[in-house]
Amino acid sequence: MNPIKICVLAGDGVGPEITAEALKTLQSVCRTRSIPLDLTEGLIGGCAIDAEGIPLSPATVEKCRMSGAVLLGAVGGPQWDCQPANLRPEAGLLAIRNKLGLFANLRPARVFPALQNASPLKNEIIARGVDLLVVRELTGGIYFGEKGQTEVDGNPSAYDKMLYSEYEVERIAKVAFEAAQKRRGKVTCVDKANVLETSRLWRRVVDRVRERYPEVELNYLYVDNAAMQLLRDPSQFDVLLTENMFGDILSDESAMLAGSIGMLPSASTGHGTLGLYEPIHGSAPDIAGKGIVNPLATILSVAMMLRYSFSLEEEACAVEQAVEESLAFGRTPDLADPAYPAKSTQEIGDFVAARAAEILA
Ligand SMILES: NC(=O)C1=CN([C@@H]2O[C@H](COP(=O)(O)OP(=O)(O)OC[C@H]3O[C@@H](n4cnc5c(N)ncnc54)[C@H](O)[C@@H]3O)[C@@H](O)[C@H]2O)C=CC1
Ligand SMILES: CC(C)CC(=O)C(=O)O
Ligand SMILES: [Mg+2]
Repeated sequence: MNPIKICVLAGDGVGPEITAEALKTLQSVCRTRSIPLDLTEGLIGGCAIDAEGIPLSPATVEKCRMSGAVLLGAVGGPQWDCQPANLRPEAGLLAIRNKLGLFANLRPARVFPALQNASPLKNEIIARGVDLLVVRELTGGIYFGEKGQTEVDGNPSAYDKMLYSEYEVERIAKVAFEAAQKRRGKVTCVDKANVLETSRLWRRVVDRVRERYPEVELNYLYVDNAAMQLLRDPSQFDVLLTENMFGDILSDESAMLAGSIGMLPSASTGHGTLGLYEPIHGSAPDIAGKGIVNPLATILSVAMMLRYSFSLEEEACAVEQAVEESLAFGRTPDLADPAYPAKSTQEIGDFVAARAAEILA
């Protein structure tokens, strides 16, 4: 079998801790299945600023391009918050997504049965069923528009421009409809079309794309209502299709249906075969270095990598099963429950790596 070639970008804060645990599982799966694994590392974010003066060097981009997939931890931290916009760690993250053409960010949120009581929402709401997929546009919109500081009527001011072209909406809409075909057949497009011109463009394009998928149900929600509906009755959602910033926000909100932001993985893809896999959370500087960060979102991102980049479905399912079983073995503090032992990041990572190998042996 050809080696699977992964570029690891650990990043900042908890990034090195969570990628280390996710790699344990990846290595364990590959060893068990005699899959050659070719790992390379690159710098991104604050650690790249410290080492190279910029958050993303051409060398890191090249390493990613030469790989079959990228595993990313997280970037950012208070020590870099005063940097100019283009020299912040987050600029490195936006740049790698853009340079690799990763316009589609898939963020699934589902509730493992063992976490049925972990959400702060009333159990009866979670019990109705939560299994949704946020399909977030990742390389356009306000995060990528022109930004700057200016003066208006003598007042110091700033602006961020939100721009979308039809082709950007069309390609992400196709991803959402195709995902819905393989799921429960429903797309909810989330926007602010009562106010934003970009949202009205989204609606025109999504309506057009929808004609190719007549069996998929489509509805629209304004983002403020969608944020409320996610807490009122998340069972109504299958695929949530939305622009970059709304998807960023709604996916963090969805994490609390699943019990913790430490549980949500993501996959970013484009037209080619290269994918980038990362947890939806950030670098969590408040808990970095303490051995308490939940590594499961990153491990579940490895499962998505095995499935989408390498078509290793059985291996992906084994990782997901091992993650599920780890919830009975013990929990990091974000999922604290007196019924289960408290475990460190490393203990959870060791358990999942060993259990995934057992399942596959
Ligand atoms: N993809 C990325 O690299 C992202 C980076 N960031 C950056 O991360 C830094 C921190 O941002 P925040 O707004 O605090 O968001 P965050 O997601 O890093 O943390 C939010 C809260 O959730 C907790 N948390 C996050 N992941 C966790 C995990 N796996 N286990 C247990 N608890 C977890 C944190 O301790 C914190 O209390 C900033 O510099 C921000 O720009 C934020 C979001 C995404
Ligand atoms: C840090 C931002 C650039 C991105 C973000 O919050 C995310 O992708 O979840
Ligand atoms: Mg985010």
